[in-house]
Amino acid sequence: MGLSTKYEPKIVTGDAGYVLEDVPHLSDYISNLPTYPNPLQDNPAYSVVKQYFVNVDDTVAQKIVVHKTSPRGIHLRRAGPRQKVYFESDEVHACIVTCGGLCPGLNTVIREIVCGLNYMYGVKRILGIEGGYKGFYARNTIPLTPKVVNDIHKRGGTILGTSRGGHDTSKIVDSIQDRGINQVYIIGGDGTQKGASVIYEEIKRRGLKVAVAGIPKTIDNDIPVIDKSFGFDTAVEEAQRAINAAHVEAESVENGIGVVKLMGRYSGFIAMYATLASRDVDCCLIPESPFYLEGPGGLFEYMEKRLKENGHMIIVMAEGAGQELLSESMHTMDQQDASGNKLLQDVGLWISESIKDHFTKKRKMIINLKYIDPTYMIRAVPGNASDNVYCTLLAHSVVHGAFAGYTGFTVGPVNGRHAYIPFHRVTEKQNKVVITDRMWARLLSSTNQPSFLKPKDITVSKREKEPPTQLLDGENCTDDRKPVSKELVT
Ligand SMILES: Nc1ncnc2c1ncn2[C@@H]1O[C@H](COP(=O)(O)OP(=O)(O)O)[C@@H](O)[C@H]1O
Ligand SMILES: O=P(O)(O)OC[C@H]1O[C@](O)(COP(=O)(O)O)[C@@H](O)[C@@H]1O
Ligand SMILES: [Mg+2]
Repeated sequence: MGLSTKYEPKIVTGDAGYVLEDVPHLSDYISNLPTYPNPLQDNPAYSVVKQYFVNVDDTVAQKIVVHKTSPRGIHLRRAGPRQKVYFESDEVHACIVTCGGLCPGLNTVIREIVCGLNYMYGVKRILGIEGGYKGFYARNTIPLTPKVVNDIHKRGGTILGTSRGGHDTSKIVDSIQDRGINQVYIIGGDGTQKGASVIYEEIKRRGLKVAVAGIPKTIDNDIPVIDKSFGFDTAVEEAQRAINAAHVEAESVENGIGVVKLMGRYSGFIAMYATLASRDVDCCLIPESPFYLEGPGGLFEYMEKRLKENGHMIIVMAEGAGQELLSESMHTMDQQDASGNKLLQDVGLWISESIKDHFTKKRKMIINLKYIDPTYMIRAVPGNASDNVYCTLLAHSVVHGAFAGYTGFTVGPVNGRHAYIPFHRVTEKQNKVVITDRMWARLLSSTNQPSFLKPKDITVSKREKEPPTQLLDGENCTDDRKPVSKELVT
């Protein structure tokens, strides 16, 4: 897909166990780069701010719950405007690209990068690359100005278009070089950030003064290190409409069952938060928590109990839940999308058929099942108010970082403060719901659903996966397969 790279972390240590995992800087591979005073110091809007510039030494701790004797963990460079910048306004030729699946707030990020570059740093030349990575060499570009992007935050999707696959590193960097682009803003998920990382490596190899900056996008909230991804709140909010509809339908008929399928390929955050927010959900199924249908402790037994008690029930499931059961019963072949992501089977349809089969044929019960699949509806909407503010902060942070000469980084809030994060930290693993954390316990206690775990599994999983005392800072996993323990709210 791309040129192979070997990433070397940039670690700075200090007194009292201080460890900074820094992001690369243009001056790491280009010597004698001139610096300039930050134009923001003459900006009337910002002149009232007492301490506007971030101190060069400011860092953000990734671990905030620590014990007397525990290590302090890794720090990341704090995002924000620097006194000295490495680009002159007239010199900058920026581009923006959006890749991967849609997510509420994409247009807001584009808008705010354009406006941030223009209003804060006086940049006039900004190009939108159409249709994702392949747009660098196979599609048109759109000149972006504050006027062009003025209203786009009110629309879902991305005005630039997006795509999967088509990442050809050499062709992309050739296009960047040929067009004289020197700031590249790349908005996308885990796949996109991997792509951005190889673009950065190739640019460094060619010795170009080009800042490569990522803005993490994932509706599934599966990107680690950052507190949460933009668009997630909007998606959870939008999912309420589908759950409400399912509830109204189910309540109105005899033994009404509502099945709602939400996005969440490998991580069930949307389903978990939508369930917790709704209070109408009786069972939430996510990829991280294997379940089974038949027999004692299984889904069907629980459903029959709920129907007897309540006359109706609602199941919310993430699209990635129960995929192993599905492939067992349907003997399907693994298929992939253009980016190499596994294509999932429709678990909502499968479970709906299995439920109907069990209750009507085997249990001879009358049931009324309605399957609601709002998956694309929850990500095609514009960002809500809080996501829009969040997108603005992300966009400003990334622009400040590129102007300060940082490169090969992505940006996001870490324990409430925006930080610059090396690409490999957000691509080396996935953020997943940890079913031995308190948040999942809250969910189980709110729905009353079975955990589908046998006491033996719980003991083994506690012994194997958890540290002796719970220090939740994403340090309990080392690769893609093991989950990062992260609670959005504690
Ligand atoms: N390992 C990788 N190296 C280079 N490019 C990648 C890699 N993985 C994905 N990409 C590219 O990133 C883009 C988006 O990836 P995809 O997985 O579809 O979405 P997302 O970024 O939202 O996870 C695609 O154009 C894809 O070709
Ligand atoms: O847009 P597609 O190709 O239909 O893919 C749908 C997938 O995209 C997502 O919305 C997000 O995936 P990415 O963020 O990795 O692009 C998943 O929840 C879903 O499985
Ligand atoms: Mg992805």
